[in-house]
Amino acid sequence: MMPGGDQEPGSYYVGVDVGTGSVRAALVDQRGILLAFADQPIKRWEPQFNHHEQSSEDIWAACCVVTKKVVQGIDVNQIRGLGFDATCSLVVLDKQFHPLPVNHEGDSRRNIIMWLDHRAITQVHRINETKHSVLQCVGGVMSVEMQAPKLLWLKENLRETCWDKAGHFFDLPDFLSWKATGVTARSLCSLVCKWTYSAEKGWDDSFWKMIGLEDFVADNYSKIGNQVLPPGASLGNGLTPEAAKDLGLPAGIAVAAPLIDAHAGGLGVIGADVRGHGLACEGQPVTSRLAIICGTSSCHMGISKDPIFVPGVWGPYFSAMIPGFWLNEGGQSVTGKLIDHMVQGHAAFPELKAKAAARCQSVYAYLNSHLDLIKKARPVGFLTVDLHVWPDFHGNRSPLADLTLKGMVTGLKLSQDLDDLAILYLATVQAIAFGTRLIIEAMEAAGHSISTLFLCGGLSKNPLFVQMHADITGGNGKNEQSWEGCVSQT
Ligand SMILES: Nc1ncnc2c1ncn2[C@@H]1O[C@H](COP(=O)(O)OP(=O)(O)O)[C@@H](O)[C@H]1O
Ligand SMILES: O=C(CO)[C@H](O)[C@H](O)COP(=O)(O)O
Repeated sequence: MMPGGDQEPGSYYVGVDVGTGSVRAALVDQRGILLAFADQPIKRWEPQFNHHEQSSEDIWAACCVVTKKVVQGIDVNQIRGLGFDATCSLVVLDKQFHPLPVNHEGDSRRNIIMWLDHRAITQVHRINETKHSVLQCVGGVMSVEMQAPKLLWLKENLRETCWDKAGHFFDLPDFLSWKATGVTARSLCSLVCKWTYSAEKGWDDSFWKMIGLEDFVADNYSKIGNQVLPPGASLGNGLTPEAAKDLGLPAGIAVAAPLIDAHAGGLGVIGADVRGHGLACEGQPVTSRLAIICGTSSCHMGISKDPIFVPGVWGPYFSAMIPGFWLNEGGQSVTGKLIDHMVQGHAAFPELKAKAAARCQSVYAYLNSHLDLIKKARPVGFLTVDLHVWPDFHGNRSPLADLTLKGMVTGLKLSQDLDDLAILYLATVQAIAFGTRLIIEAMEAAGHSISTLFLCGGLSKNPLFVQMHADITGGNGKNEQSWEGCVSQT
């Protein structure tokens, strides 16, 4: 936990961010100044290939740990509000709100199908074959990472142990706000972006009937949400006494309707005050900015005044992130996870770990300085002229929207020393940056006009990742001089 500066007594706000690997809390004052930060890892299970599960009780317990840490030493009666964001994973509870197993083993601790779970491949193919009009708002092709295919998988595979007993299917952000307030209303952000809900027309009965989930229509969508609130709206009577006890806060504190994690990151950086930094976007509309939230995955959030349909890019989603604006969301399903995978799986990783530990550095800081050594006088990018990575190890989310794609490395040699590891790491980072460039090109071809990238999330702590994004997206020959990379670390 980082102690805060010498703030005057005033109002405090607590934000809780649930990522794929950990839960983070921040305490800020009324000016948005960060006073304290804490994080806590969360459990993940991978019972079989492409099945990824978590526990809603474990995640709630982690939310409580980090919240208690950030409010230590302050007058909790001065806390004016609490908000959650989280990954867009699917939480399943029974009619009494108890966890239900989403697995064949019947382990009810594991009641979350994570966002990156690809178990529902046959289901999503069938959904896409319907060519239903709701698919126009997800780039033309529904992703296996969205909720409809996962729900259909549960109905077809765990009928008795899960589907028939289920009373509530929540997106993880909405689960957290329910847990805090007892209010089952869903956020417009999660329903529009992951559940095919339209901000203007509501649910489309014909879609759910066509894909075989007519059950939801019959009970007026009570299990997936029939009360929808804009992100930030105040929920019910605020924090319940039970949740207040869990979190170490007074009951009644206002709790905001939540956001998906990428959308919270997008909201946080896209409106940044950039005056005085000489950036290309100074004086330009916010629609010229692209937020890239890069952690386990990368999400590319661009906004527009009018709807823009970008093939292979999710959206346009109205008011799902910034009120009154349409959102397009491009994405790469594994970026931080891919870099970790490549580095940790290399034969020289034990040597890297030992050398980085001896210098009290992260393995990435060590690799970056090692690349600086071996590049000699040449720009670092030239180290990979004959080594190339195709980064779609977990399919391609955007703009190819093809979950069957796989990863590839060309240019391998027999040596497996630290130099090879460093160069493979560089080629992976470059491949991810080229993926971002493809997404930007697709968005621009459809009508977006983007001049500045704003990066946040764990990967933005890596200067090489940021530099490669600036170099590779800036070199597209169109507006080479005006591209900028901005970093906001979260
Ligand atoms: N200090 C660091 N230097 C370089 N990369 C980092 C650093 N810390 C985290 N990362 C990268 O960021 C990723 C995790 O980002 P994070 O935002 O914490 O993820 P999530 O929100 O999905 O839990 C890791 O997979 C790792 O590759
Ligand atoms: O689909 C997404 C947002 O719409 C994200 O990829 C998902 O929520 C996971 O985020 P993170 O990589 O930050 O853990």
